[in-house]
Amino acid sequence: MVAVLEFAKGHGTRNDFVLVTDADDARPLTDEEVRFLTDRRAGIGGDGILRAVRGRHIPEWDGDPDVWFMDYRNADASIAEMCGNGVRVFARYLVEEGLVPEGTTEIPIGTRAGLRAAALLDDGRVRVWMGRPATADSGTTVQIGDSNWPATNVDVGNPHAVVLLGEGDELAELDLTRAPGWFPLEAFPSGVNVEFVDELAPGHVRMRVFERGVGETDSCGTGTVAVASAVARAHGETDGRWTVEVPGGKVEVDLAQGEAWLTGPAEIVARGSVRLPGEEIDD
Ligand SMILES: N[C@@H](CCC[C@H](N)C(=O)O)C(=O)O
Repeated sequence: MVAVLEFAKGHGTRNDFVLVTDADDARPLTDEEVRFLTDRRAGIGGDGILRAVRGRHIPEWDGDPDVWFMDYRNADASIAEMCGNGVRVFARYLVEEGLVPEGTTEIPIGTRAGLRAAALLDDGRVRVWMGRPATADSGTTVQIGDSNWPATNVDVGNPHAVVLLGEGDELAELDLTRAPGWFPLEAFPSGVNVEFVDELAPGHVRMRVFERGVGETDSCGTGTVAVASAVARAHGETDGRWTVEVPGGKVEVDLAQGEAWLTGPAEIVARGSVRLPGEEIDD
């Protein structure tokens, strides 16, 4: 029996994660353990958990069995298909833990949204190929209290509803202490991440996000890609670079010919060991 779990703590623009390695999927985490690890008072604290598992052990994965798979869980223990900040931090973790050969700068990573490719840049940031975001023709209505807005539905592997704010809307004033509502409900049967956006200048936006399974976070990487895609669509554009400011910093999103890349910081800030609830201490 494993008595203590070795972990690392990392973040990308203050979207933070507890990271653990379990190459052979020998010690899956229960929902209770995920909630304990992400608890900011009783546990370690994080918006999510990133578990490094070899692809062969993931039933949904039919790609390279040796690939490192990012087994992502939200803080409430729900599974999400993809995490854009997480995948950058995961790449940094694989390098720092020596889980990829020394000198590696291009890392394929398995996710439930498919294969992603992370490149470690000389300036310390990580750039990730984020697939082909899909914006829907008809959007959703998003609601906070008595206010509602039309939203653009964007699939970045995980679901997003993006609200482009207008005159009279104050991004900083929005109450994101509770989940925004949306309708029709059937638009997102498994829940949705909701982004609110201010356009500051062409190619430059600021956003806040309420993440499914977490709450308001300081950043959401897939959310930044969803926002760039929605803003591009609103202007009839397809290709270009968007600087996206989030409460935790800023990232860059590149869109070209239907594909997206996300570039931003990724840091491992701590390592340690933790006793999981109910585990005995070994001598
Ligand atoms: N923070 C992430 C997104 C994490 C998953 C999301 N909460 C969901 O349930 O889809 C990111 O950086 O993309």
